[in-house]
Amino acid sequence: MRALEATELYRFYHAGDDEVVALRGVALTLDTGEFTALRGPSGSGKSTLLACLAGLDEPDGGVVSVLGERMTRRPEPERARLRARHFGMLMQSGNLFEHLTVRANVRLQMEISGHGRPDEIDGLLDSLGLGGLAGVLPAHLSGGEAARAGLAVALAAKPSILLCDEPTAEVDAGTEQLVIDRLIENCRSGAAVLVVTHSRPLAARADRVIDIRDGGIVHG
Ligand SMILES: Nc1ncnc2c1ncn2[C@@H]1O[C@H](COP(=O)(O)OP(=O)(O)OP(=O)(O)O)[C@@H](O)[C@H]1O
Repeated sequence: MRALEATELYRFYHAGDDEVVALRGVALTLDTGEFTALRGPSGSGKSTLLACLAGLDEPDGGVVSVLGERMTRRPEPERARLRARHFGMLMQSGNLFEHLTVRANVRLQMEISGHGRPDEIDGLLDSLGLGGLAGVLPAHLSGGEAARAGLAVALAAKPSILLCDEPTAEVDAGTEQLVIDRLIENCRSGAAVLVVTHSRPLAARADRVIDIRDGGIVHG
């Protein structure tokens, strides 16, 4: 089933007289059960694309549809409703409430979304190699641990569409395999997963690899 469809996405930024074309006519589909990797050099438009797909940013042209409903050119409260109902997101930062422990961050997400049960939290954290860190505040986590804790929060709501920006940066090879296994498990249980990554092991296990350069898809 088609979970997400984006057609002809354009996004321009203006800095003084200069115009940056961050996205130039990107078309992309994500299907339920599909694990897609998105690769591209720094500045190629990956974060901009993720933000437009999730309705966090409004593209200057093109349309994003989520499970048959249009996301683009709708008021922010409606986009927020669609986002809360369908998306889990791991962004490069800002995924955790700093005053809450890892466990409390995950529990809060479960409460907000109405998905998941508190007795599932330990299993979820264990599956991401965070078993011993449930009671820790985000300020005491390493970069890789914070990314996995953010992923646990994203997974807690059992989203239909999971968008992740670099979930395996700063982790060792063993932990990376744990994260990849968890992402694939999430796909097999019915989510569409898009992962921005520079990791070869992750791209090697994706169903599909898409490359973006200068705001345009060059392969995929
Ligand atoms: N708020 C902004 N104002 C102006 N230009 C921006 C803004 N955000 C992004 N850009 C520019 O848009 C282009 C795409 O940026 P984007 O952050 O999407 O790339 P990226 O592939 O995610 O990069 P990275 O891998 O370094 O995070 C870059 O040229 C960037 O400088």
